[in-house]
Amino acid sequence: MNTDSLTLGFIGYGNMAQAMAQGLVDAGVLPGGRIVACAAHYDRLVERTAHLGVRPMHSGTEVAAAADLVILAVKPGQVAQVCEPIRHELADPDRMVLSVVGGMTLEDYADILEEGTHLICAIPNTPISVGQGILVTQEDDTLTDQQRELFTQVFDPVAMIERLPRELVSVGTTIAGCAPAYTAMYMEALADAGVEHGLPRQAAYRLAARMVEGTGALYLATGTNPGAMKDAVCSPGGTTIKGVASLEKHGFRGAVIEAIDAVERGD
Ligand SMILES: NC(=O)C1=CN([C@@H]2O[C@H](COP(=O)(O)OP(=O)(O)OC[C@H]3O[C@@H](n4cnc5c(N)ncnc54)[C@H](O)[C@@H]3O)[C@@H](O)[C@H]2O)C=CC1
Ligand SMILES: O=C(O)[C@@H]1CCC=N1
Repeated sequence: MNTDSLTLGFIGYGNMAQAMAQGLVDAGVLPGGRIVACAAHYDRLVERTAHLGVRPMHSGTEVAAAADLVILAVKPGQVAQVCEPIRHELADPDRMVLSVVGGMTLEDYADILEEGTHLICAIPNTPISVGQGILVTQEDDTLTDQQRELFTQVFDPVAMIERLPRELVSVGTTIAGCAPAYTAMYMEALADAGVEHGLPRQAAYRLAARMVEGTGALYLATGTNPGAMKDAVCSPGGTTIKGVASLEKHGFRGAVIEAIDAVERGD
């Protein structure tokens, strides 16, 4: 099995599944016609699958029968119910299952899937839709070496795959999977300030977005400590340091750390 013959099936075709399908099709990993999906509302599914040519199916049973790689992409509270009728099909040794369900680890599936099911738990983030995603995966999985290789072939073109031990998956996921929302809030705030000072809204968003993208790219290319990256922008007596001092006065870094803590505590 390789990506040329792989059929991928989504059980649940909401925001996350659509982001993954978009990224994979745009990156040329596989055509929409080799992706199948089911969801709670068939009519809405037909609308959401049309533009990529993803094939809508009526049930998880049909998806499991058609797909070599089945992606569980429903809400955590729905996963046991959707797996129950297809446990046997999911345990087929030629099939692999990827769970992208928030908060679910390999251990959580012990009562949900049959023993021997080839399963990997990973959490993607929404930038996967433009090939710039992250997949935080639990280090231990039950894939064969060949399946693990195939998993990498499929997702490497659209995401950085970060394998973490089970106890660190949660915080890794919070930073990679939840923080796009906080980063979008930061971009929105920067743009609001730009608009306040007369910048057209779209130009302000463009500047904020490219700045976030470029700052991340600079770190990834050089490995420079983020503190040193900050220092490099702050000329003595210059403009940037005034903003740094203001952010510190308003608890910027503390607020970010507290947001991650809140997710981890489950407030
Ligand atoms: N949105 C995000 O950024 C991320 C989401 N996730 C995880 O992905 C999963 C899905 O999240 P979203 O796509 O955001 O939610 P969503 O609400 O947009 O999508 C849920 C999908 O499940 C379908 N569904 C509900 N009951 C079903 C059933 N009985 N059979 C088949 N399909 C059914 C719905 O029709 C819908 O297509 C969650 O577990 C979430 O934790 C993980 C990483 C990031
Ligand atoms: O908020 C959520 O439930 C999901 C999990 C990771 C990102 N979004």
